[in-house]
Amino acid sequence: MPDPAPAPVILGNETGSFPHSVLAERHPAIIRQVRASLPYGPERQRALDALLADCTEGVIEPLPPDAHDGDRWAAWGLDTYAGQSWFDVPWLWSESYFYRRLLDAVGYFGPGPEQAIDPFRPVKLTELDAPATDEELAALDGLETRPPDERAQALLHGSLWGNRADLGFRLSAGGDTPAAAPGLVADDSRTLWSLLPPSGTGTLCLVADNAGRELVPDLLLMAHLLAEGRVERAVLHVKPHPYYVSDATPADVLDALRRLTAAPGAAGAYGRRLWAATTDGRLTVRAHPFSCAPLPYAEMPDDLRAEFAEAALTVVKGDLNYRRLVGDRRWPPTTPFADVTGYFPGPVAALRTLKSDVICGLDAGTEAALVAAEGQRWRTAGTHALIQVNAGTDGGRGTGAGA
Ligand SMILES: O=P(O)(O)OC[C@H]1O[C@](O)(CO)[C@@H](O)[C@@H]1O
Repeated sequence: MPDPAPAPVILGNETGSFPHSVLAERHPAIIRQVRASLPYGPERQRALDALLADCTEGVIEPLPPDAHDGDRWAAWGLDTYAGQSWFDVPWLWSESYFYRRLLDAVGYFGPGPEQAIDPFRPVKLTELDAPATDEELAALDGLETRPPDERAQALLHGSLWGNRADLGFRLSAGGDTPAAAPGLVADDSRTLWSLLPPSGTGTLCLVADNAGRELVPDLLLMAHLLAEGRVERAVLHVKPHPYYVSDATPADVLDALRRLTAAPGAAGAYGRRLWAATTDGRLTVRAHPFSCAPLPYAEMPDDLRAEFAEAALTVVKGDLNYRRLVGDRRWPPTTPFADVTGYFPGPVAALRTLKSDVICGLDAGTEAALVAAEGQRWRTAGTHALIQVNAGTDGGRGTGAGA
């Protein structure tokens, strides 16, 4: 694949832009939400005050000298960016470092009583326990009588649109999940299914995004692929620690599995199959440190590269992972997806609802129609979605649904 000339990296310093609003408004709102979620003591409150002042008006401060991951962050660019405004460095980097600092402020890395307490757990659990989750799980009963291909496509779309249920996103979308617009801006699902044939012996890697109502349909999709014999093994990549409010951690996977196994009907059966797959090793959970890195996947370390290289397919979920997959840059929207993901070591699919400016792989007509209807709002509104696949070869690419 030809490497496209790199487009400018997205920064957060343009007043009125979406990235600027995340740094200037969403991050303070997240600090308020964290304060309201758990009764942090005076020391933690002071640390949160300091972070609030720092991330809105100050400069990027280094980590404490004894930080367990100081070397890692130095390698990830902290030495370069310390002392600069949060708004003037790559937006992806700035956002990621915000969550690292937030965890410090609430004592997550300890020692102390708050060690390993997820500041976002209350909101994650509220969502997982919501009646809407019951309704989604009950809908599985109706799917059981459908032909396997139809069920597969429904579960794929469940996983895709589950990405709307992102708690950080809803914070600034006014509290409601945005309504879905019908149709996808790109749909390579036919290619995706061609990489997961019914008698598959390979491994699926699924790079998860959010916990709760996104992770549940991700798990259902994996359960289906394992049960139908499209893959022999599945590896679920989650974040090693709380991140971007609702991103899934290993603890969230256990919560989701318990939620599923406790459900009535088909959902409970899916849960029990997943439980069995976990205990016999067909489904494993990984929490690689790079999953919380402030960097694009093009810079992934060798061990992770080797894992993805061996997979029959790596499915990358959500908006943030998309930004990391294609690079958080101002690509012309028609830049081919295969070109910007040509570095990826194996077949890769993105399932994403559009919640930030970056986009590639659109055909010119689709872009023109979106702009004519909405200006640039379609990029960030969370109402459009895509399925893009780089099969790793020029052959076998296709468009349209069909499991
Ligand atoms: O949960 P998702 O789909 O990764 O979306 C989170 C999104 O929230 C934002 O970080 C803004 O805070 C988006 O830019 C980001 O990509």
